[in-house]
Amino acid sequence: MGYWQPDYEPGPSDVLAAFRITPQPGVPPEEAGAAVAGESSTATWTVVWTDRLTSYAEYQAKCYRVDAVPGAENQYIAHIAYKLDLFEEGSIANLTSSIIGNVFGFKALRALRLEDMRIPPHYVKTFQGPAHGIVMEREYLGKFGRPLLGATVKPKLGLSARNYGRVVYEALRGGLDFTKDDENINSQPFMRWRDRFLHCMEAVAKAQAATGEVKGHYLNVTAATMEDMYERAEFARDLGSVIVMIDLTVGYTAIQSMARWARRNGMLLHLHRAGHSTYTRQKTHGVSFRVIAKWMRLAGVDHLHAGTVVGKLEGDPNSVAGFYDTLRLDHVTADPVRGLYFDQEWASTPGVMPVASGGIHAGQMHQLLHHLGEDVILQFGGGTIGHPMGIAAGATANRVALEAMIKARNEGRHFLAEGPDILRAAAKRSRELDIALSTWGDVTFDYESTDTPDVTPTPTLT
Ligand SMILES: O=C(COP(=O)(O)O)[C@H](O)[C@H](O)COP(=O)(O)O
Ligand SMILES: [Mg+2]
Repeated sequence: MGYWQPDYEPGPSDVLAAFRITPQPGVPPEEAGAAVAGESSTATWTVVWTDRLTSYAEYQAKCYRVDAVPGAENQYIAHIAYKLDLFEEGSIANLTSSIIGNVFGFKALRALRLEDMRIPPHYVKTFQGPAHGIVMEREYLGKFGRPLLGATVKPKLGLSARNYGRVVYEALRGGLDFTKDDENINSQPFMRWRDRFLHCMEAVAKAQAATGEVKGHYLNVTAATMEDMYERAEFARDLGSVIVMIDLTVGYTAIQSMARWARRNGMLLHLHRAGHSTYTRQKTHGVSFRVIAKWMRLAGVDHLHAGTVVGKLEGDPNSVAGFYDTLRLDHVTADPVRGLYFDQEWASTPGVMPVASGGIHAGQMHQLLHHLGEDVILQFGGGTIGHPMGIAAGATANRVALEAMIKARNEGRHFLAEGPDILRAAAKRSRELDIALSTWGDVTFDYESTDTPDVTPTPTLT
């Protein structure tokens, strides 16, 4: 049997992958799909006699379906099934070395994109999953019924530890739940990590005392080695932080190690998707972010940046809705409009809190709630720290806008249709919001869709 098996019916425990294939001229799509199935499972470039020493037919991945993409020249979606035995339990490194290990460099393909995967419950259950997840996070924090609010400290680089701590205190006392280190804040000469942690946690303690709420600052423990990361995370824990942060750049194994550490130590784990656009953004080559989101839920993070729809960074509404579904729902139904090629059972794996961050401000609160729902962290960096009346005022503007919108929702009003009126009415009672709306009310970033699925888009979350 070859790697192209159109009669194969995937079993419930098979791992499934949907690849977008752009073959080189003259290469039949079924052959290209079979080549991907081969290289991502058992094959090499020639027949080897040692195949006969294995249950070869079992271990071969099977390309069982190839569909032409409507309206796109020379693009096909190849469906490939992998036997569960091909993968080590609970290892993203092993899963990815197989599925994306060599195939993206194939000469027979002009381009290749991993669009989606179905991870069967049998395999899901071998992963830890989120250290805590959405439900436990809300219980730790005592915050329910609304999105959480955060801000990334700006400028990204250069502040001293004392001034950095001031920003954290002002943003938290003004009404935010969290502040956050930026992806590239680690331990630079202008501010070493220990000093940052001390000043941030002093700010968190003061803001908690001032407001009576649980507050947090995502201390970024990203570092050159696991030993350094553990040392920093332990210091954060010992100072009483509820949360630590890592960047996607640390790699899958380091992420899984930190997720285990976070569960053992009762600490939330925030993941910034630094670097993802290098391989998620192109429509025909790379890995879709919905696959990364799936891997990260398995790996065990509590928070993951997943797009804003309306902010400064790319992401069309349907695809972003697909990312959010992947992170939050227990059962995700295949929905081509959202780029979801397979049903996905999460089998009681806790949900990951999606994080919307990148060029958002209080004037978009109704759109953010409409597109992203309630279990989300809305993070305003420039949209807090850039407020003309100061950082605390920027935070207050965001909190007032959010609470006005939630109250209106509870009264049955519609976010999109009535949002601007609701915000303007709230601004009459809040100078901070009034100034935020007059400063940024008109700031919009038109997104350029680079990830729109191959069907006519329809309206998303209501
Ligand atoms: O610093 C910011 C946002 O700052 P600001 O709020 O000032 O724009 C984050 O790193 C981006 O959110 C990353 O993008 P994503 O969240 O899409 O990964
Ligand atoms: Mg950033």
